[in-house]
Amino acid sequence: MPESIVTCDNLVKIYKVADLEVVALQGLDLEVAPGEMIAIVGASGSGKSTLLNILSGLDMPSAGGCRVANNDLTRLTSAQRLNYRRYVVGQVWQQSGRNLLPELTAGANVALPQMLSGVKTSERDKRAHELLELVGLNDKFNKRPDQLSGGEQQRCAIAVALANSPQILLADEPTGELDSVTAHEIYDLLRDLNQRLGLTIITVTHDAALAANVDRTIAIRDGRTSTETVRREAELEELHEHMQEASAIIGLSTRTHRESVLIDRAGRLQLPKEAIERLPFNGRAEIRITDDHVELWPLQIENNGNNGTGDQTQTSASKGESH
Ligand SMILES: Nc1ncnc2c1ncn2[C@@H]1O[C@H](COP(=O)(O)OP(=O)(O)OP(=O)(O)O)[C@@H](O)[C@H]1O
Repeated sequence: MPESIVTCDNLVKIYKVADLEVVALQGLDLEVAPGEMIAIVGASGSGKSTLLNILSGLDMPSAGGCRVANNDLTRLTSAQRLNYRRYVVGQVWQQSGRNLLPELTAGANVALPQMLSGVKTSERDKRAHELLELVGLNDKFNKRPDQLSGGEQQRCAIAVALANSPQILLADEPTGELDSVTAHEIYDLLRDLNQRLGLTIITVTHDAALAANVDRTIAIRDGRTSTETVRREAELEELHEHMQEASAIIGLSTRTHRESVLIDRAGRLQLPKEAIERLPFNGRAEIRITDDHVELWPLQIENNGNNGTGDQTQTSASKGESH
């Protein structure tokens, strides 16, 4: 695996509000490979935007490590931080008003970050045309944001974010204000840019359906990474090719749900929701350790009226395995 472009190690962010401390991230670990497209999902308040704000250089972690494209985000000077924000990361927000200046045309919006970087007028106009074409807005160069649809505004925002050729695109709920068809079109565009440009993309979304088309979905819970879904429904035949990989496998009769899960430093593993819903884990499981993998079997407890202390017999044939 290539060296990670993003590494968060035990990342902590504490906001101080008056006398209160809000722990937004509490020991989050994350690795992203160059060229990967990942989605961060999680309930409201779980820390998704906090993570993105740190990765974008807008906010500083309170503790832990955070490196992005060889930049140690805990140690940047303000000049280095400005350069980082200008050239290493591009950012797209949910609200169009945060992405685009309303009085400028689409072309001028895309040219603006280049102007701030000292690019010549002729060059920046040429690049603005190229980028607007790349995002499917070649005929909108002279339109102002209020003359564009919501989806077109987000396409334009993506072009603005790419203006200075960043290595990473960070998108915080980029489709949060769009209908579902347009939202899928924006995710298709992001996927296309990811593949054509080799761009690393980290998006935040509430919508699991949108997250299905990315390489990896990372769920955050209470400021920590809880599960990582590499691929959701894999055919059983495909599964055998991947038996050596470190992943949790939940066997079903014809189809298989395959998901990577994190095991923390204390050895704790959190099972995916699907596993708990589909198999009768009932609070206890049997672990079988073999030479090259670990199996996790539900224990079905026979209740002999001696709840909690009676004989426990495994009667289920349902299985889960961890390799
Ligand atoms: N600037 C801030 N000052 C104080 N507390 C903050 C600040 N920003 C975020 N928080 C708190 O940190 C926690 C995580 O917030 P964050 O916005 O990262 O969550 P989120 O997962 O992005 O939520 P949502 O999906 O609603 O946007 C929340 O409890 C939030 O109230």
